[in-house]
Amino acid sequence: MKYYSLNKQSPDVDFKEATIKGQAPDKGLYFPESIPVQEKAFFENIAQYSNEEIAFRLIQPYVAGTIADAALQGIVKETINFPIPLVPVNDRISSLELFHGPTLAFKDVGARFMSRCLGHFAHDRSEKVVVLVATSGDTGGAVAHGFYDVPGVEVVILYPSGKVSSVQEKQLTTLGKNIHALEVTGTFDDCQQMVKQAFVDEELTKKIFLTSANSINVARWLPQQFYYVLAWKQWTDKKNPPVISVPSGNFGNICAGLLAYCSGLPVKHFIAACNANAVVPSYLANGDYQPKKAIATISNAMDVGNPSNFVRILELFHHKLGDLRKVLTGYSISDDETKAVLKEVYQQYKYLPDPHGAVGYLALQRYLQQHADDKGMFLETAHPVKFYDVVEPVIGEAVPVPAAIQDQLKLTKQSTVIAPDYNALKETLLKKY
Ligand SMILES: Cc1ncc(COP(=O)(O)O)c(C=O)c1O
Ligand SMILES: N[C@@H](CCOP(=O)(O)O)C(=O)O
Repeated sequence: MKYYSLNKQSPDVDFKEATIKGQAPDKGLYFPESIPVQEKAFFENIAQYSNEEIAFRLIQPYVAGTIADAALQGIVKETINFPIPLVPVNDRISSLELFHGPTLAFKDVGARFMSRCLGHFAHDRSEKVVVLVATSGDTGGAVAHGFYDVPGVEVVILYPSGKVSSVQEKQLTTLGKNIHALEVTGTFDDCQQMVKQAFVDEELTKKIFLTSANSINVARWLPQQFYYVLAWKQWTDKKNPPVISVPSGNFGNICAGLLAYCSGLPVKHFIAACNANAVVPSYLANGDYQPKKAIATISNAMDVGNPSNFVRILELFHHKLGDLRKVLTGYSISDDETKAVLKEVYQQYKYLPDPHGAVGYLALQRYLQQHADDKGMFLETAHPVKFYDVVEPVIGEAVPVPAAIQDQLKLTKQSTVIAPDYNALKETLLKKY
């Protein structure tokens, strides 16, 4: 499979090159030259395949020729070695729980896959690789965990100061060794912009071998398809495919779901569930695409004003808004609505969503109110404990802390504060590497 740059000014590359580069030299995102379509029988008989077989079959065409099948099977197996259950909340809504990985968020799937692919490719290179990543909360922790203590890899995480939850901050700032946190006195969009600029800075890239671990990197983005198909495996009413509501910020997750749909996955409709950062819901409603400065909300990991991956969604639908609207509807949910629905779901159904999942739940509920015959699922993208500072006052109870992170919460934060200015990042990187 070849990948082209969406800016169309750089040569095509294979999966290995796209993973190593992260972003094309013309600043474009890489995109597969064709979308593999799976046989109808694969989806019809999905129950007969193991999770590893499903994931391998989905990813193999994207990787073919750069990682041998046996090695890829090993990577896939290690990537999804935790449960991804579909849990009924009420008679029309289920929750696809994506928080059973080591850092309690859906990012673990992509980060584990990417770190193993990069490890595989690194065998051929002697240079140290610096993985640069911008985070609004969860990517940073998952990437830190995925690359911790990996020889030859240094990780530099940029996060917006004061705008991630206390648990997320611990996950990205306490590991030490090869993991370094830069606390940017700006927004996630500032962090993302600084990272993207670094990749096209020739002076810097001549001195330091840089790559990205955000979903701009195909090796982080593509495996996010896995759990949509694993959800279908668990969906009981195969005659009536689900509406899938995806809490969305940078739009990598929902874009992976739409990619699986284009490969034949049965889905009735997708919902882009956003908080007050409503660039995409506004575009879907009125056709006017206006990136904005991010607004801080209680579902902080979705505080993105200029979502990187939306351009991939447009490409998937050949830039035809009419076609996209047939498949995708957007909703913007306020913080007050998020708190109210979180409390309601907990009290009524004894199910505790996190604030991002709550946005997904309410957006789905709104859609289902207009579509009486449909049922659906929301992606529960993180464990509620990651946002206990928001959740506990809403439900008036403590959220138990899973054993997996109890020790990490006792560690001391280590970060370097920098201005939201590209030169500050460049100077820091040149001094360090
Ligand atoms: C908990 C949670 N929900 C939703 C999102 C939004 O996902 P995406 O940026 O892929 O749209 C994020 C950020 O990645 C997140 O951490
Ligand atoms: N919400 C994300 C933002 C970065 O998204 P990515 O999928 O492009 O890495 C986060 O939690 O950091």
